Amino acid sequence: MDHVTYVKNLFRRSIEAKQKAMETIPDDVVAMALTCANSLKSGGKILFCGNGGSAADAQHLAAELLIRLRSEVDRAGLPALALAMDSSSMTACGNDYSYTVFYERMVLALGKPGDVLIGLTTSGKSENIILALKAARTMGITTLGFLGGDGGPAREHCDQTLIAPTSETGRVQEIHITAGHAMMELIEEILIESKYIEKI
Ligand SMILES: O=C(CO)[C@@H](O)[C@H](O)[C@H](O)[C@H](O)COP(=O)(O)O
Ligand SMILES: [Zn+2]
Repeated sequence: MDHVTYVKNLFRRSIEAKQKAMETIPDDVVAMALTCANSLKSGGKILFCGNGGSAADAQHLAAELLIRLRSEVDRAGLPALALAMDSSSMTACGNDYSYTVFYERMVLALGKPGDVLIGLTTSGKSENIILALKAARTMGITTLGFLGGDGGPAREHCDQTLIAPTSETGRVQEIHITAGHAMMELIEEILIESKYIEKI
């Protein structure tokens, strides 16, 4: 296959998966945005975790709450934390315990009842994310899963899920970031409407 056709085919699969997602996941995005807005209004915070590209997505979405999302909305920061933020803690945990328990340990140390944990895993199989979701549930933290395929074993550890309708890792991530953008904007809108935050 020539390279240009290869690229066009990737775009086509991305568009087709997003078109399917547009039919299947908006209700889940709205429900998750309400969960996060309610947690923030009650003094909670939003924790994010993922591996590889999903770790980057976790940081991207956390930064949007913590710093700024839309250039036209200037507001105070909202408490949100990507759990892979610190290479010293992560390497110490990998060295002294195991990488698999890193997110679980972060949730146990930093999480509080009423917080929300968002686990992003395209396969739903990543053990470190599953352990973090399980720990969160024992602490009264609401668990949200950004998943793909059939949701994998992570699904049963999530109070709410959104599942990208494809199993192709990159295409799942592309749906996650679009759904994440919609969700972060909606959280902001809900908090503005309820006068919890104001546009500066
Ligand atoms: O970004 C990509 C592929 O697009 C990869 O780095 C990918 O995120 C990594 O293989 C992850 O370890 C996959 O983990 P998960 O999504 O199955 O939990
Ligand atoms: Zn963004």
